[in-house]
Amino acid sequence: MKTTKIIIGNDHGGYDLKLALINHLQQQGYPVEDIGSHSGELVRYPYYAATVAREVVENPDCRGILICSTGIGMCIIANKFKGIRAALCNSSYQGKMTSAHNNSNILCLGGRCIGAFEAIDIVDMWLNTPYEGGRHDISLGLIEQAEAVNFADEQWDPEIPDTQ
Ligand SMILES: O=C(CO)[C@H](O)[C@H](O)[C@H](O)COP(=O)(O)O
Repeated sequence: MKTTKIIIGNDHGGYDLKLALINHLQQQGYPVEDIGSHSGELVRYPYYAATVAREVVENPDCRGILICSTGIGMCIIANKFKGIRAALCNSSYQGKMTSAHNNSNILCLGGRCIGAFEAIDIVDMWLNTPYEGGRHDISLGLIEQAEAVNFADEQWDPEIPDTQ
């Protein structure tokens, strides 16, 4: 059994792909928590995105997967949660790079955009690629700074330094 728990959520556009991914993840030995939705009936994706995001924030050892029709709405909501780095991926290269460079803790997929085989490749790359750290810590630190800003009353408008 793997130690990283995967929390997975979807809307109606992601239901079929979710079933294929749960099957794959369980075969690989991952503990999976399926927070719904549990059918292909129309539901509102922000609820599912928020539930997965909250759980990942509270349990940093877990990783989340969110699937809607395009993956876009899920990604928009998940990234509103402090500490979430959600990545919408359409290729296994993106899956690999978002682990290596962004240390993303939620993967978003489009159930009407990619097939199950492609999605499985993306998920495998995402889960099996370690975060590289090093220079990427600088960028993640800047993301944390941006998260600390209350955009309702102030602007986060840093100057790009000459040397990165
Ligand atoms: O892809 C999505 C959001 O980015 C969601 O799956 C929406 O449900 C999508 O907009 C599809 O909506 P519909 O009601 O199934 O037409």
